[in-house]
Amino acid sequence: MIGPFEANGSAHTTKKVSVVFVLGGPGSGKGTQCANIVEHFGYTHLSAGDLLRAEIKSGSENGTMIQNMIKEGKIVPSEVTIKLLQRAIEENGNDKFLIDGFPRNEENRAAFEAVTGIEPEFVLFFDCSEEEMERRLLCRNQGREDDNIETIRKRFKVYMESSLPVIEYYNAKGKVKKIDAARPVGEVFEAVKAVFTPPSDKVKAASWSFKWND
Ligand SMILES: Nc1ncnc2c1ncn2[C@@H]1O[C@H](COP(=O)(O)OP(=O)(O)OP(=O)(O)O)[C@@H](O)[C@H]1O
Ligand SMILES: Nc1ccn([C@@H]2O[C@H](COP(=O)(O)O)[C@@H](O)[C@H]2O)c(=O)n1
Repeated sequence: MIGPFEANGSAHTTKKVSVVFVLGGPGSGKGTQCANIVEHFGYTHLSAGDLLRAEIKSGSENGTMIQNMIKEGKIVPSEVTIKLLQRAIEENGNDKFLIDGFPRNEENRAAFEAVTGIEPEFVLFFDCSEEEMERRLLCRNQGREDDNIETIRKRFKVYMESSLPVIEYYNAKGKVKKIDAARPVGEVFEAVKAVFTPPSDKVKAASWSFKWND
């Protein structure tokens, strides 16, 4: 468990939470795999992108600014995104969170750590070629304003220049679990499961299969 977590900038320590950051390029399959992890391992999925899109729809005063940033593939100022993440964590009864698509740059990373005091348990990194990610995004068909070739290319540039250094930062701390995300969804999830399954359960599973084959 990690903490303390200061809820809203005031001096009230609230809940202790365990956080996994889920990172990878646009279209690498973060959201798809998070849905599987939620189902199998009881985490709550918080997608920074989804929270920002919900903020636009809510008619918030930041809505227009966020919409323009997303259309350009740019990264929204950390204070906005962190407030949304904090609120979502606070309002949720769970104590285990997958934070998907965050931190996206050094500013996101440093501000989140300073404001919340939260260090991730580990970082799940979906590694996929740009070619494959582009193919997936162009087929996604969810009506996202940023799933057009012009914005996709901008998002890739931001990913290479601003997000990869954050992954490298955590890698240097030994916190990155890298997954080959270019394979079919089921195969990727097998690799993800191995990361989330406690070592003791892996031993049990191996001995069951041994007995079964006996
Ligand atoms: N392993 C896979 N093989 C083929 N298609 C996939 C795979 N994983 C996800 N997809 C498809 O690729 C598209 C992008 O996946 P997803 O939304 O999970 O990516 P993401 O990393 O969350 O993207 P973004 O960062 O843009 O939100 C979706 O249409 C999804 O169904
Ligand atoms: N930490 C973040 C996360 C996302 N954004 C903006 O939202 C866009 C879509 O994000 P997805 O993870 O859903 O692909 C992204 O391109 C950014 O414009 C952000 O600013 N900060």
